[in-house]
Amino acid sequence: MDTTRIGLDPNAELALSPRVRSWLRRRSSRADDWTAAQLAPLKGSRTVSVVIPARNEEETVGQIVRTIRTTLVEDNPLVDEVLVVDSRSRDATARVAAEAGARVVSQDDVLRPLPGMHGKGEALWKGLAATAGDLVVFVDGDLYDFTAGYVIGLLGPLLTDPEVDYVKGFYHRPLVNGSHTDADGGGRVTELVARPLLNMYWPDLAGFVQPLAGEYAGRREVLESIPFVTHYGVEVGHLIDLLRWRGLDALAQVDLGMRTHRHQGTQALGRMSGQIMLTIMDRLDRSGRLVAQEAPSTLLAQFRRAAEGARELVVTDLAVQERPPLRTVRTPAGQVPPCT
Ligand SMILES: O=c1ccn([C@@H]2O[C@H](COP(=O)(O)OP(=O)(O)O)[C@@H](O)[C@H]2O)c(=O)[nH]1
Ligand SMILES: O=C(O)[C@@H](COP(=O)(O)O)O[C@H]1O[C@H](CO)[C@@H](O)[C@H](O)[C@H]1O
Repeated sequence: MDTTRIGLDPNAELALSPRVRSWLRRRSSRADDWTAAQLAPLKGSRTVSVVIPARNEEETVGQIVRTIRTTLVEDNPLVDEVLVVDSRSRDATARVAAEAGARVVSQDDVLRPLPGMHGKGEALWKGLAATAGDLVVFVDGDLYDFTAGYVIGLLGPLLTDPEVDYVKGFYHRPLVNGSHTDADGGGRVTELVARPLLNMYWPDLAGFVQPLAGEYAGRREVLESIPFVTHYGVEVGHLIDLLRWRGLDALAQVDLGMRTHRHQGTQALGRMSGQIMLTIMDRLDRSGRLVAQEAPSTLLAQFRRAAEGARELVVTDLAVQERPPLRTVRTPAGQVPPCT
């Protein structure tokens, strides 16, 4: 990739270590560095699964599935299975996804003997469990301008470089609010919470343009060997755990162009931020870098406008749990041990 597209100003030398600057040059690429026709033959005997976590995404999930099936299953055999994980939707997500050609599972039906956990991280872990591809691509179900290039770009490094285990997408992220668009206003939790904390405590990850990107891919044997934090801690948990276990050079990023998606409101992002902070503090604690007399509270008090200008106190328990590496759950026969 021409990393001059990531212009490094002179101060970059201060914020980015030589290791990260070198990584940026060697491990950043662009989706159009490859085509599906070029990558399909490189699969060999390997298979590819796309997992789409979807909670109430009836508006967008169908187009995403159709795009993948048409371009990457029918026209080019790059993708072998498309799974939508219905994450307790209350709309027609499951029907829309199935009509578009996806296999659909309900998050709570996968690995049923296990008690259910919650949120996006749970949906992704269950999607990993319910698929078989040697390479797994995760794509959010709320994207408005998804293209097959997202999947092609994420698979490029995995199919051409055996040293790469995990690839994150990056993109320009406009914040679309009705008729107003802020060209780079998206990724609010990334810019306000994740990026500052990752720069402080894991500077080796400072080169990731979109550390919370919801589009990423990895090798199954690696994905089944790392925990999946539930709710919205999953992405930041992956990056921190993979950096520690596989090292920076096993990670890569691909420019996917532009990403617009359904935005959540500020208070929802406040809860997401809390889950990401709890995940980061947990990783700091595990590495002995956070000496806390007591565990942080997981309760978040927020104040919501109520009738007649009053305010309503809303308390949410942000506690995240964690699914263990999938390979530790399955017996050699591939079964799930009875719930102990
Ligand atoms: O409990 C959940 C929460 C989210 N999602 C899905 O995960 C993706 C990203 O979630 P969301 O859009 O809420 O996050 P954002 O993109 O706003 O950060 C979307 O496809 C959601 O439908 C899910 O499957 N289960
Ligand atoms: O990057 C972000 O700040 C958040 C919110 O994005 P917006 O401010 O709504 O564009 O979105 C991401 O974060 C989530 C938590 O990691 C991921 O699960 C989402 O896929 C990703 O869109």
